[in-house]
Amino acid sequence: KSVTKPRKFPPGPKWYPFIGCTGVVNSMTKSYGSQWKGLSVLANEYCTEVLGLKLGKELVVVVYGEKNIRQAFTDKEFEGRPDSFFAKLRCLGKRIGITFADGPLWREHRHFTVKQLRNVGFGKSAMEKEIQNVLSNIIDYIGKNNDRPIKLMSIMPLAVMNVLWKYVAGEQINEERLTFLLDILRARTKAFAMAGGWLNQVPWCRFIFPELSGYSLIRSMNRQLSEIIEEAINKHKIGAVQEQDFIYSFLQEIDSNKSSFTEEQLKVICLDLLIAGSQTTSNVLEFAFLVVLRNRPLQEKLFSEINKLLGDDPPCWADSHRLIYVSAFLLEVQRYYTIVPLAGPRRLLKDTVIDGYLIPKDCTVLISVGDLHFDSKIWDDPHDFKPERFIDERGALKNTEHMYPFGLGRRRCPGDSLAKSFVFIVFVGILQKFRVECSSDEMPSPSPLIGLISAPQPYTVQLISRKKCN
Ligand code: HEM
Repeated sequence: KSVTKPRKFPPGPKWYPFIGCTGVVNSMTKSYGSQWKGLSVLANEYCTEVLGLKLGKELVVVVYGEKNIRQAFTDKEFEGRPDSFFAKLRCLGKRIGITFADGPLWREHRHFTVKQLRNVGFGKSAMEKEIQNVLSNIIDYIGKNNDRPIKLMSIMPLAVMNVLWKYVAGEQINEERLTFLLDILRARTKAFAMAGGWLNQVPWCRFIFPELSGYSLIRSMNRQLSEIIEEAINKHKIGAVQEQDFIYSFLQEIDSNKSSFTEEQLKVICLDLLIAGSQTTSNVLEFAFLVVLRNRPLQEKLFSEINKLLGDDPPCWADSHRLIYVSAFLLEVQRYYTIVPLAGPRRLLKDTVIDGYLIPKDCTVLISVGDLHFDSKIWDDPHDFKPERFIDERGALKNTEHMYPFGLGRRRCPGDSLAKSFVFIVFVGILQKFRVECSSDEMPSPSPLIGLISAPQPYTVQLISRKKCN
């Protein structure tokens, strides 16, 4: 029975008892360097825009094509999140928070979080000030260290995390603590990538091989993360932090005895924001600098627009409407290097038809934004890097409606305003002051490393002050 596909289920590889088609998916992932690419090749082999899989016991469909992707992002029945062991482990033991919750808990807390972050200035000019402060710290740091190669990968995530921490916990976190936090988050992502699949499909293996399965390591990192956030919560409780930040607003709801507002929920929401926001945003910036490093004429064209329209003025988000070429360039970076190539996972809340296929309730849905960003029906020469594709004959931005880097619908990324402003202000601010050059004889590789999110391969740059260049 377990190898019989449900009626009208989308095409895909053959299923075997216990493992479903995990073997094929794993071997495609290995051959093509990422699960996203491997699945995309499989979907092509089966000539389908909805790929049907069974991974262990879990039914999974992967959705391709703009019409299907819009349906998956916006229809209410796609709003759930899988109730997996992985989700619980990710949320410190219970399926709470925002990212992995669904139903009334998710609705109430997503609404609360977005509203509170806005109240403390998120998405407004206060946020820009915060980002501009971070930019001036980055410029100072580069100024003092640009006699040697600089690893942007060690600056950018710290800078994003600084801003996020300010919103969540109301204070500047010291650099040592910040580095520690980022190191754990990175190590945890790696541990999940290595053990997450196994632990999800055969969770009981943790009792037999707690070390080998990666379970003990993930648990210990969860404990460390929990302690860092707990410390921030306790500081608020004893009045050591007086800011009206996210933790402050949440603690007030706890005090007014709202039943779903608990300290556990607060901790997991903080974690959700820190995990979802730091690496994604800094990776966009690292890809943007990688592209300009590899293409000097493009870098000079961007600089010339910045220099002509801003001169020495510090950049702000409103400038993105004037700096059209820079904006088109950053859109192209987010198309060409889609940071979340497989969005989701979602869980179907009831039986649903998509592209003529019948998908049963509780099936996991993955949304292939990465393929949509390379769809030749939408983009001319999708494999060429061309910022011009986003500029119309009158010099205004176009084609932005086909871009889905932050998803769409009610589960759309709530951090998009921070991410967009951060990327724009920091990218423009650095290019305005420095020329980005290669720090070794060999140009870094343009090929990304693609896991749950895409990242550039490690590289360093030499940043030459524009004053010295002239
Ligand atoms: C360039 C940077 C970013 C990218 C590319 C990105 C991308 C995404 C995408 C595609 C989703 C939707 C997943 C789905 O449809 O199921 C998402 C959700 C989410 N993002 Fe982001 N994100 C970025 C930055 C941020 C930042 C800065 C924050 C924090 C302030 C954040 C917090 C979240 C959260 C909490 C969710 C879950 C929303 C929910 O399930 O309701 N993200 N992000």
